[in-house]
Amino acid sequence: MDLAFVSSPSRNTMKVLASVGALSQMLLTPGCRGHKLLLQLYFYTRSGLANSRRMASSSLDQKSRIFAVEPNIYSPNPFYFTCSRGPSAPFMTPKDWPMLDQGGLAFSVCIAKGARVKTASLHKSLGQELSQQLPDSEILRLISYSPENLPGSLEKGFFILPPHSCPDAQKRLCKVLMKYPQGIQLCSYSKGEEHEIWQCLWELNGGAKETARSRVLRVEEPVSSPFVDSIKGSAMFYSLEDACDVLEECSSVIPEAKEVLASVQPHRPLDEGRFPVIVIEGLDATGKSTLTESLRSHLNAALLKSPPDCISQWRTIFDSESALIKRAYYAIGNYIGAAEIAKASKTSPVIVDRFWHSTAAYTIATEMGGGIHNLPDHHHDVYQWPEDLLRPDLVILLTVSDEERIHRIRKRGLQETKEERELEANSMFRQRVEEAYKRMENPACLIIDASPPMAVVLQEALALIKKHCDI
Ligand SMILES: Nc1ncnc2c1ncn2[C@@H]1O[C@H](COP(=O)(O)OP(=O)(O)O)[C@@H](O)[C@H]1O
Ligand SMILES: Nc1ccn([C@@H]2O[C@H](COP(=O)(O)OP(=O)(O)O)[C@@H](O)[C@H]2O)c(=O)n1
Repeated sequence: MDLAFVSSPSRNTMKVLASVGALSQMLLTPGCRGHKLLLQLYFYTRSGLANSRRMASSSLDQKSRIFAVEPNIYSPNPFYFTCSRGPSAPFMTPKDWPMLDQGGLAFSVCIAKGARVKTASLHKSLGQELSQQLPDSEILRLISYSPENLPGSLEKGFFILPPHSCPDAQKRLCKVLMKYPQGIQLCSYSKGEEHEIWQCLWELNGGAKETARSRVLRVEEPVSSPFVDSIKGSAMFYSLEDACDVLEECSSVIPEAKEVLASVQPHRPLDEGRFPVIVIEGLDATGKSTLTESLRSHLNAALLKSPPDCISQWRTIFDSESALIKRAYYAIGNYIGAAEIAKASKTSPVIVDRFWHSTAAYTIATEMGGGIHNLPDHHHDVYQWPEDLLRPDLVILLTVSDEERIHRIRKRGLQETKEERELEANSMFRQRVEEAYKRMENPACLIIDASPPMAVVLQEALALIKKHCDI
C-alpha cells in the first residue's frame, strides 16, 4: 500500500492508537506490516487539527497552480501540470511520467514565498539535504505558479523521483521536511487504477497529513518560460541597486557582504577615459589568461579582471551561498570592476578577463536545465547588457572543442571550480554556457576559435581589436 493511497484515518481510529512515541518506534522497524498506514497515522497524530482553515485554503490555492519540472532523463523539455478541473485538459498518465508506471511514487516539495534572501537560503539548504538524504533519487528543480500572476506567485522547489528499489524514500523525505515546519508544501504522485495520476497534498505542521487528493492534468508548455521569470527574480541582476539590495539584506548573517558593499564606488555615472576597453570571455581553460597577458604586453594595456582583486578574497564564501546571494556578489563585482576599468581607460587600453557576459551566461546556463533548445530565445531581455553598467568596446569569446579544453585543464593541473567539474561531467551544461555567451547582445561577443597555437590566437585577437577599436 502506498502512502498516496491511504485514505485519511478517522478520529476513532486515532483514539485506539497508542502514544506517538510507540508509533514512531514501529515506523522505524523495517518490514513492519502496515508500515505506511502507520506512517500516516503517526503524522496525523502529531499534526492535530489545529490548522484546518489554512489546510482548506492551501488546497484551494493548490488546485489552481501550475507546476513545472525542469527537463530530465524522461523529458527533454520542462513538463507542466496542474490539478484544477479544466474542462478540456487531458489527464496525465504514466506515459507522461514513465517512472510511475511500476507503482512508484514521486514527490513535489514547494517553498512558500517569503523574504527573498531567507527563501533562497532555505531552497539551497533543503536541496542539499535532499541530495544527501536521498542520494539515489533524482532531485529536479520545480517551480509552481498561478497562471494569472506568474512573477508574483512563483514558488521554487523540487521534484523528487526515488528509485523503485528505495521503498523508504518517502519516510526519509518526510524526516527531512519535518525539520522545516513552516512554509513547505509536500505533494506525492502515484498511478491510479485507470492509469491516471493522482496528486495528494500533505499538510506539514509538526507532522504530515493528507489533506486533498486530485487528478493530475497536463498543461501545454506556455509561450513565455516561467523558468526565465524565475531566474530574473532570483539570480539575474540588471542594476547595481538591485544586487546591492540583496547583499544589504544578507549582511546581518554574512558580514563579508558589508565589505563588498563598502567597495562599491558611490559616484555614478563613471567618468570613462578615451582608451578602448576589451573583454575576453570563454569557458575555463579556453586560453583567456594566456591571451589577456599577451594582449597586455602587446598593447601596453592595463589588465583587470572581474571579480576584482579587492573583493576576490570573499569569493569562496559567496560561491557557497544560494544562487541569489552568489550572483548578487558577481554582479556587484562587475560594477566595482567597472570603476577600476573607467579609471584605467584614462591612461591606456584596458584588457578585462571575464566581465558581465560571464555572470549572465553562467547564471542562465545553471538555472535553465536541459539542452540548448530550452534556453530563452535569441534577443530575449536576459541577453541584454544592464543599462547602468560600463559598456566595453569589444568582447571576444574564445571557443575550443570539449576534448581540447579538457586536455588543457588536465595539463594545467590546477584546481577546478565546482562548476568546471560539472562542465566536464555535463557537456550539455557547457553547451548552454557557450550558447548563452553567443546570444548576448549590445555588445555581442566576437568569436575566435582558440584551438590553434597561442601565437595564432593572439594575431587573430589583435586583428579584431584593430578593426573594431581605435588603436
Ligand atoms: N592556444 C593555445 N594552445 C594550446 N594551449 C593553450 C593555448 N592557450 C592556452 N593554452 C594552455 O591551456 C591552459 C589553459 O589556459 P588559460 O589561459 O589558463 O585558460 P583560462 O584563463 O581561460 O582558464 C594553460 O595551460 C595554457 O598554457
Ligand atoms: N564576472 C564574473 C566572473 C566569474 N563568474 C563566475 O565565476 C566562474 C568562473 O570562475 P573561474 O575561477 O573558473 O574563472 P577563471 O579561472 O576562468 O578566471 C563562472 O562559473 C561564473 O559563475 C561570474 O559569474 N562573473
